[in-house]
Amino acid sequence: MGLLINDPCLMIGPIKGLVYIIFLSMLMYTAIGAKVRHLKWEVAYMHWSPDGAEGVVMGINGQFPGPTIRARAGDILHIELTNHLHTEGVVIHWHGIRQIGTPWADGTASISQCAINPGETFVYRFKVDKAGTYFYHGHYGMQRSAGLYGSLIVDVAEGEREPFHYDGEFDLLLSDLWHKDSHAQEVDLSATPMRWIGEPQTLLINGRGQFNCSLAAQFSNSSASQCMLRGNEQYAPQILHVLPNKTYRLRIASTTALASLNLAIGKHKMVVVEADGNYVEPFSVENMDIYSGESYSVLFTTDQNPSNNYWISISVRGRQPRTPQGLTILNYIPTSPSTLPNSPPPISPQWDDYSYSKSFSNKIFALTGSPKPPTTHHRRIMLLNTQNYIDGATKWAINNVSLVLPPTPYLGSIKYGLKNGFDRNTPPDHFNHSYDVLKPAQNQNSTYGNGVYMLNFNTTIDVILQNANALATNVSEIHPWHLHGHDFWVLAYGEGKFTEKDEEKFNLKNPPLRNTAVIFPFGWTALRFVADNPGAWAFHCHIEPHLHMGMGVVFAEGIRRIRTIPVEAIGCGLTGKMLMKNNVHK
Ligand SMILES: O=C1O[C@H]([C@@H](O)CO)C(O)=C1O
Repeated sequence: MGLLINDPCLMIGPIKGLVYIIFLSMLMYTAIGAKVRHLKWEVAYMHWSPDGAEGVVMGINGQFPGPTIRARAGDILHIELTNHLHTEGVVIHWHGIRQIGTPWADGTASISQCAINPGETFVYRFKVDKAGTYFYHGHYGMQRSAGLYGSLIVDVAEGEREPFHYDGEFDLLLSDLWHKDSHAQEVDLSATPMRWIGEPQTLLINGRGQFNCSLAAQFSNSSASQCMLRGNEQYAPQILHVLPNKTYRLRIASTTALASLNLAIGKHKMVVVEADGNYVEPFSVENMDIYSGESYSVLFTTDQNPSNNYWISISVRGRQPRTPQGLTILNYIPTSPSTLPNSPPPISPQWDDYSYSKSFSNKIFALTGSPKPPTTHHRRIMLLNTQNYIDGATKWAINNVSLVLPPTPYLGSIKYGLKNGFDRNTPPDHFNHSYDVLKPAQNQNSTYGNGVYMLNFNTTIDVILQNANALATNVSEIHPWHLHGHDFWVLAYGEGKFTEKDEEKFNLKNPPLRNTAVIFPFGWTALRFVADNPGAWAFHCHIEPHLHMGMGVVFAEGIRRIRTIPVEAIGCGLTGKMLMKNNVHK
């Protein structure tokens, strides 16, 4: 097994005597509390009714969403993933896990590994070194839209405590569902002219939503009929049962393909305490925005009338909503769980009230005592996000390069110096100063590229994500950008075009550490991170159709420091050929 090459157990073979004993005792010491958790997963398409209309989803071990992983900080996850899709490769990305020392386990097809072929098994083995709320999802084509996702919860290490108290907790994994299958969506998005996928049919909470009926029909003036559910249907909501006068933690993660969401619990306030696996200075809200790729923990107290139940709702933000609210029920024990709340579901802020969204993002600060950013940067990369045409097809481009992925994973091409692995025209660090971000581009054409930025190891990188007008006049969209392999500090959000003077607005005192940050329409977002994790890391818009249309780049750093890449990860494309040749010559 290639992965075992990197296992310390094999490396101690020649070590004898005292050194061996010291090593063993170190191993035992680190093993206290920390575990290797072995999981065997099979990915397959299956019939399912996430919203009452039967379709096909990607399931894991017959479950949709996939099984929730629960581990402790410091544990090793050892996941044997077998591809039971009939004719399609697969990979899984562990979203928010930095993969320190295991860049081949990041689960990004063409970037960190080859897609796993039908019938093959790949072992993902990596450490979950930081407590927090995470999730996992497919990272090949539009497999997230196909339903390949699940929750990944990392508790604090044995003997450690969270900086807040709660009596119980629930996971809410949020997603969106289309009735058109993901392959048809890919074809539509790549067509000339492009056919946009439109808004989702249904919002799902833990893989459950309602399309043909509504839980809150009696409160709405739509024609939807009241759902008559026994509770065992695949689309029946997962009800949250709580006791009065307790504090609960909600772990919320959004793996939507498109939708930005607003979440509320009727009549209850929420205190935000964690964002993307990092503690934040607690703050209280009535509802919160959550973008694709983000995760949060909130605390709420069951201090309302216990003879009622309450709504938990999610609604579309940032795009004109054409999808009904997603709903589930907070059930106060001993009230019957089938008692519907006696008032309507929470009303979401107006979809385009961006000042409301900004005020939420601007309330997020790192908890006192969190790591602070370096005060200066070595390199600043300005990334202009534009919507463009290439040969008549609509694309997204970054500094006028629309990302296409090569058949050989970058990690292997760079490690083995394979010149033809991808195009080496590094995209520019800047865009034209005179570009007017408030208007449609004068030249709307763009070009394809492999989008790799080579970063010097251990340097501090600033990224300024610059939003712009899309192809249509007066349109600029929200884009949540997700970085693999690192957390970054979110230094500032701003309006219009970033200028050097905006640096004065950077928060270097207590910026939040995150792995996903949004750019607001016609605005910019400033991020800082240290390129200290050897690997090839995707950095992209987490809206899946936008990534499919080219909205991403790759950051590569310190790859020469990686001792061995497991052969299973790179047995395709040019690295596959290289490995074959090496074998033949032996
Ligand atoms: O990428 C996108 O394309 C459409 C629209 O801009 C063109 O149809 C849309 O809403 C997107 O987010």
